Amino acid sequence: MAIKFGRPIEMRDPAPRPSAPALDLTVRPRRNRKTEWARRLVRENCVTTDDLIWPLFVVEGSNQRVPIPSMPGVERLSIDQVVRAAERAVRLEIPCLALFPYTDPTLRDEHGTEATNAENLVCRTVRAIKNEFPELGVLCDVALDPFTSHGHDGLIQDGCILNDETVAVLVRQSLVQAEAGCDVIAPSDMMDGRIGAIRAGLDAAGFQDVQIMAYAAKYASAFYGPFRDAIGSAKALTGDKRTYQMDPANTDEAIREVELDLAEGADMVMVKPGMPYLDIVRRVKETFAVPTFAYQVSGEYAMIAAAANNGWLDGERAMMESLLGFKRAGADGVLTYFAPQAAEKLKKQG
Ligand SMILES: NCc1[nH]cc(CCC(=O)O)c1CC(=O)O
Ligand SMILES: [Mg+2]
Repeated sequence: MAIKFGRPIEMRDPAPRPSAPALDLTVRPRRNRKTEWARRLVRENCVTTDDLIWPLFVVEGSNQRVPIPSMPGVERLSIDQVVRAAERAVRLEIPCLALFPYTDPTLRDEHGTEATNAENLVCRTVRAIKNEFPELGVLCDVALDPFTSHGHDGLIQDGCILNDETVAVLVRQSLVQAEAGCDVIAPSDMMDGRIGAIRAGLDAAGFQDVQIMAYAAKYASAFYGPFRDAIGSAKALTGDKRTYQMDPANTDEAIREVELDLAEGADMVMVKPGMPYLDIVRRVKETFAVPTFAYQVSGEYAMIAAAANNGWLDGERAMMESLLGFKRAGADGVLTYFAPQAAEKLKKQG
């Protein structure tokens, strides 16, 4: 029996047993928890490396690893370092990476023009990964926020985020990413109708096999804060995203959003954030029985990492317990910044 924290209480030196009348219990649930082998035998859920998608932040340059203060342990990587991370993912058997660019501020404009540049940082990163590790899955986020001077996911006019005009740009962004070799297009923008438009655009260009993972139920959340630091949109962002991301108070609306994205051709759907929205994960999985993912977002990572760094939590156990929570809620997989640490731990356990 592996005992990590000293001898179990049951095995300590016998102390005089306090006396009490025996309860007349037929059912004693503790019997199944008595030993490690029995706990293993009755265990209902597990996390495996197959469940993990590893999000990475990319920055221009070479040999760059730039720490992100609000995400302790996470760095922005230049392309050569992303390729090293890809190598680590392959070694750990993590199925898929997700890429997010830190766009040089001089390349950001009101229209997010750089998003559709076939030579942008994300497209060059996809080619570099695919060149060395063609068997590793690569997912690209589709939205304009890393590329706009105002930090919003879409085009703005008179303070309004334009829906249909934004969708036209997102289709072109998806096409340059697919051309670069991206396997999974993951629209995170929450414009209406973008899944159908992107599916049609991909198909017309011969990319029938490129998958779409829709950020279908994405909430206007405070937990994205550290991510916005990481991609450099936090300072730029004017206002909030509540006219396109969902109200955290809603759950029926999530079902309608997922239904639409599936009807428009999504192969997989995602709920985001993760831990505060496990009820949504469960409802989506039970309602649609399709591949359902959760995003354990930057703020969720930051909470656990910061508490662990302060010695307030056992970081490894909190990490694994949080990932298990997603599986228990019905998720098929999790986008998580813990992916490499979790995969290392799972590999050690064998
Ligand atoms: N559309 C961009 C996008 N894609 C993923 C995240 C958040 C991921 C995280 O917090 O880890 C965001 C932030 C936002 O919508 O503002
Ligand atoms: Mg929608």
